[in-house]
Amino acid sequence: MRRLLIAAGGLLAMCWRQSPGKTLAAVGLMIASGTAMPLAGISLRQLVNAALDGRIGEAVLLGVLIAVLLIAALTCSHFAHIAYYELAELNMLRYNHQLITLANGSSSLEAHENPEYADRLTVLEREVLQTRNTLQALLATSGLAFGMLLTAVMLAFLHPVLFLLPLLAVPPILAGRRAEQIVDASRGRTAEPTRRALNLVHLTTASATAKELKVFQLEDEVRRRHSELWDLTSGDLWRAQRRATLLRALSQLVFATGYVSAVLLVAHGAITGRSTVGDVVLVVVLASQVNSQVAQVVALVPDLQRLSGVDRRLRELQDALGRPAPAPDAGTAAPDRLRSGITLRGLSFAYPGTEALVLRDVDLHLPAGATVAVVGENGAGKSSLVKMLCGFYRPTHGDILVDGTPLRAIPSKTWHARMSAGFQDFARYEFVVRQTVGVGDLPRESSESAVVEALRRAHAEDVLAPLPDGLGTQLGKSYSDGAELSGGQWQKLALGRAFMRDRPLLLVLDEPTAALDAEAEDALFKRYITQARKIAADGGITLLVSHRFSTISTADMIVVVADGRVAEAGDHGELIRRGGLYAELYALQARGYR
Ligand SMILES: Nc1ncnc2c1ncn2[C@@H]1O[C@H](COP(=O)(O)OP(=O)(O)OP(=O)(O)O)[C@@H](O)[C@H]1O
Repeated sequence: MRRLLIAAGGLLAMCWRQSPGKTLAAVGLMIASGTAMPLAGISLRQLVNAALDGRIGEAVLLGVLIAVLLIAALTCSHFAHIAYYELAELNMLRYNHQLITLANGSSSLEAHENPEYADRLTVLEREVLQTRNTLQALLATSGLAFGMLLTAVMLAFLHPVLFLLPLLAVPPILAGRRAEQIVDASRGRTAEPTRRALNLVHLTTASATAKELKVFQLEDEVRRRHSELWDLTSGDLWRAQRRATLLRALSQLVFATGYVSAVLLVAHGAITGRSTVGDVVLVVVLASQVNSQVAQVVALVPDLQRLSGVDRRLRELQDALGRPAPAPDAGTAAPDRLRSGITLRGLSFAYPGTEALVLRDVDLHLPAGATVAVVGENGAGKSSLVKMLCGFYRPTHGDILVDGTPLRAIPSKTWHARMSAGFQDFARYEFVVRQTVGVGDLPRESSESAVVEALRRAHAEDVLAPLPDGLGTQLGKSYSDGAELSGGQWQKLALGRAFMRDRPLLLVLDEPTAALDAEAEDALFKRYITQARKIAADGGITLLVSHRFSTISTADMIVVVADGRVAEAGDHGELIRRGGLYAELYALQARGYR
């Protein structure tokens, strides 16, 4: 209950910050709407008594008053709707911003790579969409609370014991809350299978995966697995809904008993001459109003409950993701240029929540100005090494030193601003081409010359040629006039993005050529080397992860990763002479290409 009140208070405060005038208008109109019906009830009592006593003029005036009150009861909530609709939209925008900040606010990749967080984000995303209804519920409840108070006071005037009638509203409210908790717990339990089921649907609708589904004839298999997951989810939700409905029905029965007793009590008073006919009419009207007020509150409880659910989940996620990243100006500044290089000292790493070390006792010095290639078999730990160098995760043991300064002392934002990267799983920003590439260096996002130069460095000028409006061409399927690119073309633009920054201390290219053909990769690598030499003037390091040994043989340093360890490091000549793992794998690939 405390949590609910805090969440409700927080929502009203949020509304007030958005617009005090609209908040006042919405609350005022809802209170007017909630109190109009009980006032109409008491006017009806007076009208009946006046009519029975022959006071016709008074009865007519009361009739007009009742009509006005009924119109107010019917229309005030509609006018309130106009005021709170805009507030609800603004609040939803704010919740969504909180969600985006939470998902991306941490410098770590943990939120994105941990399935538990992914589940919580999925539930929150869905719940945030419902927050529009929660504001309506909150305002309606405040109006109803005033109406119920007024009704209770009037009932007490008729007979003191009737003051307790609204108390019978408590069991349905408590039962409503419990019922919603039952359904909420089921939603939490089924979040993972729901996400998996939705992923399966996405598999069938995404054009990239549709090809495989057809060739491997997986449609039936996907349908079967989807049905299995859906049965699991809907079975659990259905059982929870059934328990919740039973609980609600039983609690309504308690109230119905109280209602009938109240009417009988006042009717008996009228027969014995202690009450008037108007009193009987009033108790019938008020008691039925209590009934409808209770029913409305009970119906609103799930929406209110949802509000505290969103609030709670946002807080839980905030706690789970730890404290926000330090302000960019806190901590140690990144060096302006690298003099010695980046050193990994006794570095071991296990992903959060796991025990197994995916990197073990890594001791490595990446000299300033070097082009470093990282090779190794699938699952060897290359991408994990890259994630550590990008500062996405902290080492479990050991340290990364940037010119002697521990990377952990440099705020992530500062470090990210001084590096650049192209990843195998690159983003497809559906903007105009200039922005899709330009966001690699936001301050120069709209500089055509900077974008053209970045595309040249990435050997990606050819992507522009067929595009109708060149750099101004809108990309992506989300737009009716958006140009669709091939996987390789998207990757080239991602590479252009990676080359936007002029003087990065570290340029990471994690399998940036996976979607390109061997010839394009070879040509690209030569450009990388030229580009790397320019970066090297400031001591910048270019780190390239690749599977193709032929393309990396000209790198200044080759690091061979095997089973989470650095198996060998040196230049191509040295490693071949040593006749170790590199020489073996190089010979193997060379034979394959012959
Ligand atoms: N987010 C994660 N959580 C837990 N374990 C992970 C995560 N990402 C990778 N791993 C594990 O870390 C190990 C190394 O994976 P990594 O992606 O670094 O290898 P890789 O050399 O880049 O492989 P590939 O060449 O296939 O891309 C693997 O055993 C993998 O299962």
